[in-house]
Amino acid sequence: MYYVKAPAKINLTLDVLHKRPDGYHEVEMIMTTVDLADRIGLENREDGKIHILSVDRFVPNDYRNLAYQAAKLLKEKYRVKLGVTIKIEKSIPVAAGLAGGSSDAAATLRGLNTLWGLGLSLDELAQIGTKIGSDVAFCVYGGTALATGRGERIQELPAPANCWVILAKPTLGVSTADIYGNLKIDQIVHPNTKQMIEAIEHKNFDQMCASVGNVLEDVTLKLYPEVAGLKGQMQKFGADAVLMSGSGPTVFGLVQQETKVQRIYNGLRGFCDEVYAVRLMGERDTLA
Ligand SMILES: C[C@](O)(CO)[C@H](O)COP(=O)(O)OP(=O)(O)OC[C@H]1O[C@@H](n2ccc(N)nc2=O)[C@H](O)[C@@H]1O
Ligand SMILES: Nc1ncnc2c1ncn2[C@@H]1O[C@H](COP(=O)(O)OP(=O)(O)OP(=O)(O)O)[C@@H](O)[C@H]1O
Repeated sequence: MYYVKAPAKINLTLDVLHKRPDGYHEVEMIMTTVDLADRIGLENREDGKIHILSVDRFVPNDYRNLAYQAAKLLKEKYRVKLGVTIKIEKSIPVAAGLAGGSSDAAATLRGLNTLWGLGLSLDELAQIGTKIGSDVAFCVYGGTALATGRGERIQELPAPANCWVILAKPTLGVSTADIYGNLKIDQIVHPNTKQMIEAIEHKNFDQMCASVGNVLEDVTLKLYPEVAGLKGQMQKFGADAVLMSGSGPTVFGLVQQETKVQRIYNGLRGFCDEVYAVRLMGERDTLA
């Protein structure tokens, strides 16, 4: 098996500019990768089939799997005769706002590019990824980036100030389409994306904390008060900044001091089953 790492992303900012005629929303968001990753194993098959192996009951093992779709797109576009077994070892919670499925698809694109000797650039892989979902292009590159368009136009940013990221996922799944659908464009309070970019460029942790913002947060918090409760707890335990990632329901806290991490983690474990304390990765070059 050839193994590829598929890290989760968080949104440090997520702004919506307007609704587009194609039904998607024009976004402006800053995403970065964290050290919580799925592992994708790839093995060639002589029978030409694409086969998904996963023991997670929430992960589909057929054409609905985004990794399957990634393999199918590459196979068809480049007329590859071989098939592939794709083993998905999940660590990223499913339907969490952490782009787990998108990252698996992106890792499959990168991995098969190597395994099948296709010689494609990351830009080419990202373009193919866009056909699968709005977050896949970012996941192809990893690192930290400003994403615009429907999320597929990627401008690389440097790694932000290093810190801990505490992730807490309540036991409910959220539909991204539902959350965008319930957003009231005229009531949006826009985050300061420019200030966040400056904070990242200067590795200024305090300014980064002061600049986080996600316009989907209000929507999800109103629909699921449990998420608002979790956010309040994380603030109470002393995280330096607290925000919901993507369309939720995962809430993340940025923490600079290592001594605080265990306290916040233990506090949250009291009423949330899925809590993770990980490092912000932020760099592009760590992906296989
Ligand atoms: C919430 C985020 O995860 C933030 O990174 C993304 O904006 C969503 O990315 P994703 O899950 O890859 O989304 P997609 O699979 O492309 O779209 C799912 C659904 O979300 C809505 N959607 C998504 C992206 C976007 N810019 N505008 C939208 O309105 C659409 O209803 C779409 O049918
Ligand atoms: N490889 C995969 N891993 C997890 N879920 C997948 C995968 N492929 C398809 N899915 C489907 O996609 C749905 C959303 O899962 P995913 O974990 O990607 O959501 P997410 O983290 O909210 O994504 P995003 O942040 O991009 O909106 C799941 O309910 C599942 O049915």
